[in-house]
Amino acid sequence: MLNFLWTRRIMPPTDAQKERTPLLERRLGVWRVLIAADESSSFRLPNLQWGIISTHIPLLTRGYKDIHSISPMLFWLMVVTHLWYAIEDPLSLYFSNRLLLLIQRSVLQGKVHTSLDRDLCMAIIARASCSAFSGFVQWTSNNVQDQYCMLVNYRLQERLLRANLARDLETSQDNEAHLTTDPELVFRCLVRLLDLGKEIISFLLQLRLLLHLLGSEFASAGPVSILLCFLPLLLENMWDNQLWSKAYVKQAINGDYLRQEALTLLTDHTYKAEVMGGNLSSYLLEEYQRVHDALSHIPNGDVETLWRRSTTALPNMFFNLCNDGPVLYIGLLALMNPSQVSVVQLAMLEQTATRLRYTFAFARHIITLWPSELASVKNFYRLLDLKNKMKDGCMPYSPAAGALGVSLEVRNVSFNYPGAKSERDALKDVSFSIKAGQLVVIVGANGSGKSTILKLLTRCYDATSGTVLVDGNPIEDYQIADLRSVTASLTQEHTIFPLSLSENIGIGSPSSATNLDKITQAAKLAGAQDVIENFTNGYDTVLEPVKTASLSYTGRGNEVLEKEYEKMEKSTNVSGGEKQRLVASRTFMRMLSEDIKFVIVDEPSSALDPGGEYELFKQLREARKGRTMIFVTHRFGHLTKFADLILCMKGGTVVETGTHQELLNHQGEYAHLYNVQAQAFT
Ligand SMILES: Nc1ncnc2c1ncn2[C@@H]1O[C@H](COP(=O)(O)OP(=O)(O)OP(=O)(O)O)[C@@H](O)[C@H]1O
Repeated sequence: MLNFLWTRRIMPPTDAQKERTPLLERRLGVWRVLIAADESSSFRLPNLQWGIISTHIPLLTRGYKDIHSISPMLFWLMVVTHLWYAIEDPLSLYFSNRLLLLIQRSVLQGKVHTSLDRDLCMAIIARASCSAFSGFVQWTSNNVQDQYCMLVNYRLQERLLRANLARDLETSQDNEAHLTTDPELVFRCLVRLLDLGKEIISFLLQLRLLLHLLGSEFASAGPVSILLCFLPLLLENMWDNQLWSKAYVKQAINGDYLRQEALTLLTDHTYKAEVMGGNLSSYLLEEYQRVHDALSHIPNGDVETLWRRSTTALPNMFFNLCNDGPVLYIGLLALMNPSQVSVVQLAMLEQTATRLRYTFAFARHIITLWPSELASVKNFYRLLDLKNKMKDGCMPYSPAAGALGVSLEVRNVSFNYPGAKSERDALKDVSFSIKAGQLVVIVGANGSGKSTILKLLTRCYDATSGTVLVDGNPIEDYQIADLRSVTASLTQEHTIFPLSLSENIGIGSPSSATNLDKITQAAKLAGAQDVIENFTNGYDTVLEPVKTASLSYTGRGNEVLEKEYEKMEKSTNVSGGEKQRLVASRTFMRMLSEDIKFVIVDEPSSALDPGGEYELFKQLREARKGRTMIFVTHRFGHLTKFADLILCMKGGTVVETGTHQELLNHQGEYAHLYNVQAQAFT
């Protein structure tokens, strides 16, 4: 085992990085752990980089302003309850100590003494009232905080949703748009700062109480006792030997372990069909056994546990002894001079010191966790503030009533995808024009730029150079939402949403999303009605429900519960062709609206049978009145013969334009592609 536990120091590689912290590399079983070793001081008062608070003041202020504006009343209620919590511990300690002292006096006097009895009664009432009031505040605060957290969570989530929905395609592909955040963590982080304030106040008040106790009750043992009380706190910081409180990165580097993980992954349903088809079960089991044997002596558990196991028991023993330091010391004093110390005094000291240590430990815990929670707040606001790369235009787009469709012109357009790794432009100096109401078909080999043209025409991206004109005006001048409101699209990338089938279709035209007549009509046009009617729940079927059900550990084995669980949120598979018909229904739903003036269809029929494909294209063609339609397809038969214009593409440029007959006569790229397909039928 020792072979798998070692440590070495990694220095930053270059001079320029000298000021950066060196890393400690530690091998723990199958893991390689890199730890940021802060050598500046081995002793750190609670290891919060205090600067982190000051540098984030604007962010925190914004956060507090936001949660305050959501409900000022709940906000202040939360602050007040935190204030109460700050004084609750010292106050209850004070009352407890006072009660203990009075009990001791009363026991020692052993007879009725009116003024002492009255004091004792008052102390009992004070202690009881403090406990009862605390319970009440706790109950109120839990309710307030839960309610407030829910409200804040909902509002912040809504803002995030809004920001995500408003993001354009290019910006949403940036790493910045994939930052992880959780509105609940945003709230928790801000509350944590209040918790920290509360713990600090509480700590100071308790410290004051302890000093008072040591001053009055244990004057002789004072200085040593104070030192002993604080020794564990100081030592804990010096020997902060928990991995979780350090900045580290871990990675499994043992080849057998990685292989074991990969083999386990192969049992996942994603690979099921191939594993079954290839009869791989025995092979996988044998391989698993082999890597398991190789791994039998190498620990592969949780790194934090392995880290703890790799140290000796001495620190634990030492800390435990330190914790008992004050009591042990006063015990020794009592041994030497029994009259100097009473049991009650000992109990008071023990109680106060323990509570103080607990407060300190809790503050330390907050301080350790807080920076990671702060990251969530930062990410949340970075996502809210993320600016779209594509500028929206100012001009409204409203085609005249009875317009034939949208007219389009592409002038010397070149385009490369942002961040593309290829040297070649996706489009290179492309020019063509489409009249309003024309049916256009774009053909060409894979990767020739057909889909890219559609993405520019629907303003998913802006051209790198050149211009796209819509009804004679640059596309960038129009308001994007207006252009989208007159466009319907159907592409191979469209999917089924985790909603009911009726909503999946209805959402094509949000204003009629619940109009069942239109939904049925759209499903009929796309040839999806039979598919839907086959489901027991028809249009209410949810093919891929959101998964929330889980069976408790003790529920496993309970047949009735297991049966119920099986029924919940079951996914239903449909064939590729059926899925395409369902998705196409959404586009037909959209096209039922007169507002749609531009339709783009990008290879939506790859999984459809020939009959289905013919019907789909026929229905789409029949819906073309008053619309410009552009199809991208690899299949020539059903569409190209009807096209007013065919654009034939190759290597990112339009190499030929014309009608089917013109291009066949031309005997160029189009004729070549057409003949390759036609040969299969001759
Ligand atoms: N998101 C993207 N990022 C980077 N490059 C892309 C992206 N999408 C497409 N490309 C590249 O742009 C070029 C044109 O792709 P496009 O999808 O327009 O081809 P296509 O003619 O529609 O192909 P297919 O017939 O296979 O659908 C290809 O070289 C492709 O690799």
